[in-house]
Amino acid sequence: MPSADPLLTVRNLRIAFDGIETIRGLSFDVRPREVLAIVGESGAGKSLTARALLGMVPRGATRSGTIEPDLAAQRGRRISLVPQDALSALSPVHRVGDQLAAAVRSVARVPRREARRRAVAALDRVGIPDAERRARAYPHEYSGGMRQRAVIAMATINEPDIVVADEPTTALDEEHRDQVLRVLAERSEAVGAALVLVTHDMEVVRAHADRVLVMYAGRLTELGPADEVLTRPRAPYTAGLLASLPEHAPRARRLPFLPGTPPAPGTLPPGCAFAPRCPLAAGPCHETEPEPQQVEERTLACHHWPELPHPATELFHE
Ligand SMILES: Nc1ncnc2c1ncn2[C@@H]1O[C@H](COP(=O)(O)OP(=O)(O)OP(=O)(O)O)[C@@H](O)[C@H]1O
Repeated sequence: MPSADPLLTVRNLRIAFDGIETIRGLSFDVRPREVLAIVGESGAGKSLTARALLGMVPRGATRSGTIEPDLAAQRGRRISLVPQDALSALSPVHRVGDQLAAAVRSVARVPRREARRRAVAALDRVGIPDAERRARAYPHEYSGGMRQRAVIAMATINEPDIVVADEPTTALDEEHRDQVLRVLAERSEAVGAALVLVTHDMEVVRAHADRVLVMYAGRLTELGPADEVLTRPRAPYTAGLLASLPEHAPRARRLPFLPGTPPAPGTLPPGCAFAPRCPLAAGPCHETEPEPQQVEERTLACHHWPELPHPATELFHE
């Protein structure tokens, strides 16, 4: 994995609604050509963070901190989005090929015919059969999987530096999820883009990520190389997420879990937000929120990380 200068640096990002912070001081980098997965349970702030990279902050929200460089003005050119729902990324009233060709012509002075040729080639590369004909169809004439492939074609056609994918396969059935994720990873790599992949699925992290950012209640819990984080988590919350993977589950309990639920914004406990669910929580965990610290290649926020047993997933299989 290359470790050149970051493409993007996020420092002390905070996003609040009505004065209640949901992203609470988040810092990380996106490196060239890497696949950075952002994981965490529902409500952790994954989507808000990912969309903030594109300058897309919901109306009514206030944002502080820095994201540099600011690529918002170059959306579609240097940074692009693959959202959960392909229909929201495609216009229902224009043919798919025309939309792709328009995207090409928005950044490059090429004749219509050439833009059209590139559009068909892009559809072909994401595995749309009979791309020439399908380019003339409307989004509603595509299946869900094909639509998501078309969105991937759109997000990569101008060879951006960063593709942000926000739970890109949630709307698809299981059969198509892996295929679409593979196409997304393959196309991002082919155009030399970093891929920021929002998911709640550790299996997806394992299959695709170079690095993983684990979020909890709007903060960084753990960030590091995916293979290391998955095989030797250092934060209890990461271990809890991993304990939910089938191979870590004890035989008797096929559906292992992380007990409890994350706190809602505005209802955080004092101290570490994960403390009420954490088997290691004691003393300072109930008083002060741990700050992210660097431990070798890992960044992690936990008062008790040195005490984490190995394998840590056992903590959650009592
Ligand atoms: N438009 C909004 N108005 C008010 N609160 C919001 C808005 N969007 C997000 N939030 C709050 O911010 C928190 C984080 O939301 P976000 O969508 O980033 O979570 P997530 O980790 O992506 O979860 P999920 O996996 O469910 O999509 C949520 O708890 C939600 O309450």
